[in-house]
Amino acid sequence: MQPPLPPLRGRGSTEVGVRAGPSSSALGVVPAGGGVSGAGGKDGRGVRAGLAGPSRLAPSSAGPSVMAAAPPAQEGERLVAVVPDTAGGGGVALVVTHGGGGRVTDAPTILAPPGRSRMEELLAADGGGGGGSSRGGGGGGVELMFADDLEPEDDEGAVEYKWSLVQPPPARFLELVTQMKYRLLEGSGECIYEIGVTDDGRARGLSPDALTASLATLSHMAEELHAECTVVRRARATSGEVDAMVASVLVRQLPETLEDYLDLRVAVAGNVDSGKSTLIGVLTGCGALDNGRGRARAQVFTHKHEMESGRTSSVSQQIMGFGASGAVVNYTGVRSLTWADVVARAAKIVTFFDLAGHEKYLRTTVFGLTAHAPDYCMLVIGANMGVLRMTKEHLAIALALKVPVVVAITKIDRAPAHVYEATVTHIQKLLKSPGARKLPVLVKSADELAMCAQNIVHDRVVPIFSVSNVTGEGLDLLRGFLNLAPSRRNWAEYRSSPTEFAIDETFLVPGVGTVVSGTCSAGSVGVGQSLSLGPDHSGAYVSVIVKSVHYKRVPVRRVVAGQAGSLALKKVKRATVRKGMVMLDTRVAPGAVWEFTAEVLVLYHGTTIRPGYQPVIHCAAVRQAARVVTIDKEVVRTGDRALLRFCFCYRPEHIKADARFVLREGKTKGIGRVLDIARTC
Ligand SMILES: Nc1nc2c(ncn2[C@@H]2O[C@H](COP(=O)(O)OP(=O)(O)OP(=O)(O)O)[C@@H](O)[C@H]2O)c(=O)[nH]1
Repeated sequence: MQPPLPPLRGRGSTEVGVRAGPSSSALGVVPAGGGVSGAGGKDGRGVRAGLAGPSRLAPSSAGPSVMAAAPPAQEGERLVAVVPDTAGGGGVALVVTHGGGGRVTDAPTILAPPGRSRMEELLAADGGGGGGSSRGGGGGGVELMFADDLEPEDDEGAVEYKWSLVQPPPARFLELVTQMKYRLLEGSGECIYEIGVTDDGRARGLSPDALTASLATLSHMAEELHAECTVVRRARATSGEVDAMVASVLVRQLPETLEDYLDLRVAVAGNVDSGKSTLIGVLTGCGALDNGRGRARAQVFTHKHEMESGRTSSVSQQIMGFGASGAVVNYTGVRSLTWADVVARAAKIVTFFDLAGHEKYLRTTVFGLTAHAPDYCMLVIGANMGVLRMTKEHLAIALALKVPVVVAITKIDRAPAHVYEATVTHIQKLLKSPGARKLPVLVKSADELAMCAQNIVHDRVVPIFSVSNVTGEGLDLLRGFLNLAPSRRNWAEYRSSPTEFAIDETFLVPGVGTVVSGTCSAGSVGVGQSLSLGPDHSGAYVSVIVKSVHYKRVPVRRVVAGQAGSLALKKVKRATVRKGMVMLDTRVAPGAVWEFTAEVLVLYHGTTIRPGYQPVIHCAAVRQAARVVTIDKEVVRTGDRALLRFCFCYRPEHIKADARFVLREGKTKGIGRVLDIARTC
């Protein structure tokens, strides 16, 4: 069997938030005896299966090309054999699942030829057959051959390679702690350590004893920084000794104050009735599943008419907390926790924005995608409904705004196999189409989800999860992904900048007065702080004082860059505040823009766009009609790219050069980037 790893910080299991099926390669666990490592191969290393596929994988250099002898199989073990591909010249791997006693239960699966990149292998395994017949996580479906080595280590970012950490001397230990502190800062409180991997990315591996000792050191380093370690993947090393192992470890800092919370924002979009509210209800509830007739979504709705019609019309928020070890803190089994309870128990918080699926609320949905600065857009598709017009609309907007997309195919309990497969094929085709140019990965194992979580921010990868809110199938993989997925921005960099807080909602709270909610995009906002609020209709800003601050409905001293919060303002009338206004550091000279020039790509327009045309501009929390003043071409049609100069119709706004926006008017849609802010006041 695989050499045992020590539980870190008193945890027995190292498999975080993920339960895979018995025959799945969860966390790279292919029984040593069942695999063929060491069974041959010209470099004496044989063939691997279910090995670590960590971040930024380099193409595999080891191209096994010999027949591997499979040892006797036990129930559930997988055997891997590599045979020469006489037609293609490269090797192909055959994977079979053994039912014990020499009985093969799965048909052999042909894997990607060696020498291809990890991503190409995934595509090869996922493509073609509509994603295979295995749904959700587990189930003995397509098995993948993993690339072994990584790209060389990056000095920046939240991933560190360490070949060995066996008993470092005290001075070295202190250096290692400092380095971990840097990596944690880069990852907003989270980082990944690849143990057994050298700086050049070679998965050299360590003996089981050395790995145990290295993990113990890592755990001590984390302790110094009030962080916890969790092994998210273990695998056999491919470039080192026969028994050598590598491990990927998630290091997560335990928040000491509310300012330290890692806040991940996920906007949930998709067609009406695809199961968005239900999925959020199931993920953030007390652990109960849906009944298929709307039970779980009830807790997500905010308005009475939503309860009655079952249709989301406003953007509501729900939170899910992960403990330091990756367990979901919401799941008490008996009652739903208050936000304050979730915040108190969690080390990482995921905020879901439930967007409306119906076309008549598209305005609100676009606002949700632009104003809340989501880290990810979760596109929900009903397996039985397929990819519909609104699915494509929402996908196009997310792609235009450069928000990484995660697909969740729901209702797999309800869809016949061929309908589910048609849905998977359709979304894969759409994602690979020239307009999107993404790499869809149908996630079926913990290894794939870890690889997707580590690559999603910088890569073109789009993970696809298949889930049922009624049976719970596939939900563990989705939770595992959310646990590992990093924040899209390194907010630490913005925390020392002058304060900027964008308002996306205003309220009048009895006994409190005017309250504004929004996102702090730079600096911090604290109780008693004086800020400039504006711009108003004339472009002016007024000085306001913050009376109190709430973060996730919990009173706090301040919110910092990267956090959403609600601020009660002293002596401000609600009528004078609107969505799209900002609150800025009083030392900054605030500006307001009437006219701007932008590069626009027209996604759809019935006829031609000419000067005088007035679409609505959605730019962060700004939403206002703007008139086209000039165009650098005579006419602009669907698919055209042009430089347009806009003038806001009613008031100047706070927008910045380089900001991305969506342009809408009826069925007309376009995307743009502000190049130059022209007339300011
Ligand atoms: N069988 C089954 N039913 C589901 C599943 N997910 C959601 N449903 C049901 O599908 C219906 C629609 O779900 P909602 O969550 O309201 O869909 P929505 O996408 O939020 O719809 P809008 O808010 O109108 O955009 C409800 O009756 C749910 O109970 C699932 O995985 N399996």
